[in-house]
Amino acid sequence: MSSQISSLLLPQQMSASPSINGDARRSANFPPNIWGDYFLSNTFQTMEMENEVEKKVEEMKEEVRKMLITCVEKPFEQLILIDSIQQLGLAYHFDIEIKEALDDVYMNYNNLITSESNEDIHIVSLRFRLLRQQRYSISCDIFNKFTDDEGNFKETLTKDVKGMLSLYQASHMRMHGEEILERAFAFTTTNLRAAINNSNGSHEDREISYALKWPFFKAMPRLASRNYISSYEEDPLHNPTLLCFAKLDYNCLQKLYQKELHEISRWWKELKLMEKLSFARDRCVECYIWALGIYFEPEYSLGRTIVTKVVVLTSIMDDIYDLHATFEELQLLTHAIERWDDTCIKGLPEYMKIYYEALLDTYKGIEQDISKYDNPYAIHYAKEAMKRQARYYFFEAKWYKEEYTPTIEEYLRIGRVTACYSLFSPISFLGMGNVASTEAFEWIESDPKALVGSGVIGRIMNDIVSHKFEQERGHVASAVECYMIQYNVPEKEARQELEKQVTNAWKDIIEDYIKSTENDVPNTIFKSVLNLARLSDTFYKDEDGYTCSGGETKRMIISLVLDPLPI
Ligand SMILES: CC(C)=CCC/C(C)=C/COP(=O)(O)OP(=O)(O)O
Repeated sequence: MSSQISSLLLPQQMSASPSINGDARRSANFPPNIWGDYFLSNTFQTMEMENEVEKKVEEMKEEVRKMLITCVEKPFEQLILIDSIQQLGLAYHFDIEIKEALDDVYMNYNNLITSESNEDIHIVSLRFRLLRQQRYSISCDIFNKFTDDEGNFKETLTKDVKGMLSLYQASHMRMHGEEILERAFAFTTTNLRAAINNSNGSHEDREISYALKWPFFKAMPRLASRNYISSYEEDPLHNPTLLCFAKLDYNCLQKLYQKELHEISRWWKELKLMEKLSFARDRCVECYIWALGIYFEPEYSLGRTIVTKVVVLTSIMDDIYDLHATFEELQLLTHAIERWDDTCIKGLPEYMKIYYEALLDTYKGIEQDISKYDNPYAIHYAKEAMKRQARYYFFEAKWYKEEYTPTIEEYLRIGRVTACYSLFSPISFLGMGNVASTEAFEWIESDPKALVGSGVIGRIMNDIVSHKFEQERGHVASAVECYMIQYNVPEKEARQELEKQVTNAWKDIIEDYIKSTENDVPNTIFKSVLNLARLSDTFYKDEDGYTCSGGETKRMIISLVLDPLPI
């Protein structure tokens, strides 16, 4: 890591100004933007790949394609190869080949359940996970053969640590009512923790530690790939072509992200919003990471730019509603956003004029950027989503003004929307080209279980890590306060119960993922909703990594976009 980068790793502090409800302006003294003009540097302006590297990447891609086709005769090797390709972050190059291979595996799946085969827990779990990841509807009964008469997993399995890790990863694909996977999760978590307690620091131990924190299906894809590439390198059985390809591909994408960040940073600087709205969080780079978390593939470059712009503007909007504006001013702004009309500007206070104008102008720019696609209605859905966001923010502001503490159910109906995913999902469709059909927008507008689930996860995880500070500065009751007051329980118990709701929300997402087929909702469309849930786990696991972005979040950004993998 360069010293320029490491000097950015400074601790941050945040202090709240005491506040009262009503019309007093509050203040949060948010930590400042830590990136400054960093990405405006000309070093990030271009992304030239040397011809030689380009040629090598193409050759390796062909070699891996051949490996995928030729290993059909060796079913175990084929599954392991597909898993490695996916975990190394290379699967987007081989969507068709992987789908064809897994179609065949699925066709034979029921025969395997009834057969007397003595496959080990690793291979059974791996096959199960790969099929569910690919959205096949398969039963979990195959795991029955690893349990004793009481239905508990056999103790002998604990000797096979690789198998345990594989079963653990599979258990994260569980849906409601799948008791055996519930037991698999408890059994493997306990035993894997024990295994690393007696650890010798090997790459397997590091892989287990990482998986216990971020299981593959629930992790932010690029971060998981970066971690897996390093761990794969230390595996003496690794395939050198795959490893080299993964590293080059990772580094090439980093160059693309740097260029995108350069351009977005320029847009942000020229907009000059922070000069007038200094009460708000200034988080352009972190907002870009949300966009990158939704989709990382090169074809979504425009999508990432659009998402970043809308996330940045939503972040400011959140601070206007939650912090700076008086209630009367919020009535004006909510009304103006509902009307979406330049003529509304004149009725707004000065600082809101600046915001409102930037919002409308940014949407005009986005409309132009996506005019090359086939869906003339897309921008309409995007505007409606932003109007809803404002209405729901206003709802929370009203609760705050009235000092009203809703029940947890009432709160989550609003809070899961203000968690932003009902906005960011349709926004992410805008830059996806023709796959983002009117049907896709209508699907997301129908509030599918997956969207509700990811909103609940975002809201609860965010509230658990940020409610103390937010309450100090003055904020609508969070999920934690709502739960504590409704059930008259201490904070710890409220947190535990809310964490159970997060686990259940994941099951809802997985059920929706498996039950809606690729024909109903294309993978790429569904994945953007799924990735938003994964982002909550990334940003809100131990702290509010969006607001306080100087620690873990900064390290994450460095490894995602700045630090190349050594070749
Ligand atoms: C998910 C992202 C990156 C959204 C854009 C910015 C934003 C509103 C962050 C959440 O802030 P918060 O923690 O203050 O939210 P709330 O006020 O809703 O709790």
